[in-house]
Amino acid sequence: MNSLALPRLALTAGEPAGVGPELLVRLAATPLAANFIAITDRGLLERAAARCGLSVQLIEDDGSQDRRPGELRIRHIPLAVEEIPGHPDPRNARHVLATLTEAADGCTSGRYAAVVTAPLQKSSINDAGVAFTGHTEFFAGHSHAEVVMMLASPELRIALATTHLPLQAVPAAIQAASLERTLRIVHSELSAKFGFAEPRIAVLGLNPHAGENGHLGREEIETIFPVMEKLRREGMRLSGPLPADTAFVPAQRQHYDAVLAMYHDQALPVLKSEAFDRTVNITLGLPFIRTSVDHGTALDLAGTGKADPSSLIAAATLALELATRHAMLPPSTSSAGRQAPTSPATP
Ligand SMILES: NC(=O)c1ccc[n+]([C@@H]2O[C@H](COP(=O)([O-])OP(=O)(O)OC[C@H]3O[C@@H](n4cnc5c(N)ncnc54)[C@H](O)[C@@H]3O)[C@@H](O)[C@H]2O)c1
Ligand SMILES: N[C@H](C(=O)O)[C@H](O)COP(=O)(O)O
Repeated sequence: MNSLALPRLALTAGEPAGVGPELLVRLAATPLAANFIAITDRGLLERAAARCGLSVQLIEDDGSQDRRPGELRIRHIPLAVEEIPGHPDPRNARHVLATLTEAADGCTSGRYAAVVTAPLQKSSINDAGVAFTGHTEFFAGHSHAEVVMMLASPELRIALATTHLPLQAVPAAIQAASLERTLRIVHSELSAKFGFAEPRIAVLGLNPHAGENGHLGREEIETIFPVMEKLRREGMRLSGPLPADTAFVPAQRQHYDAVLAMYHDQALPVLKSEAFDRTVNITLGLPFIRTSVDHGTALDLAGTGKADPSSLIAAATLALELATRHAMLPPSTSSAGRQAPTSPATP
């Protein structure tokens, strides 16, 4: 049987009782030219494969780059208790966190070329007594990096100025210094990862109708606009602050390459309603490549084998593209500004 030297992509299964394990097995069955290393519990994957009616040969990862057809490498991290699909058990929270730590450390040390994460149940980790808001914040903290969450379909890229916050905490979190850093990260990563030589970024307002000249809120005038003006003077191509309700109409879309939204639910529903199966979550600003699905644990589908793997396949495809391009760069060369595909790949 032939073996191939391929980029080593770490896969985390996320919430054991969610659809993640089943999606990992389905991803491993695709012909994507990557060497997948599933960081999870061996028995969990075997049971997920059985539920999907798939057979997969799990072999302990030995660090090599070879992949033989039908094989899936595994870095076994044991569950605390066997999963019951649809019913997260906080006793498995430490297992989930251990898989993320192994993935992050492995990417940093070069054991993995990238990590692709399946969805986890944030509430279950909190129920275990660990304050946790998401992968994005976990990897940022673990890497001591300032990051930005972006969700991207082939047609639309949306970055977020704030991530997993209660809505009432959002206005106070929109600060000039952090907004400026966020825009700089988005700008540089649109060049480095998406190939835009001079990215055009539309910035949304926070308030209805972008504050209506200060009559419906003053964050646009006092915080958002001054930051944009500063960065415009440096040459950044920024439009806005735009009213969020009309920023996504076709006439507007042709004027930008990405949108910076002020908070999670301001813009993600647009992407998730029009491209749920094609959208990828990517963490900008990390010292390694991390992509993910655009959906959650789908507890209502867990155990049925019916969950759609499209978003995970898109996430792995993008991670593979970015890892392959990164591997082709000379060690001292930054990837910023190099030409790359103008949109995330789709399976
Ligand atoms: N990357 C991640 O780790 C991630 C992303 C989003 C949400 N979450 C978490 O997931 C949990 C559940 O979130 P939720 O219920 O709001 O959203 P969800 O995405 O899990 O489910 C919303 C709806 O979409 C459907 N759905 C989701 N994924 C699907 C798939 N692959 N195929 C077919 N249908 C699918 C579900 O069945 C459900 O009807 C929460 O704890 C949330 O924080 C995690
Ligand atoms: N905000 C993401 C979404 O709505 O799809 C999701 O909650 C996952 O975030 P992390 O990648 O930070 O876990």
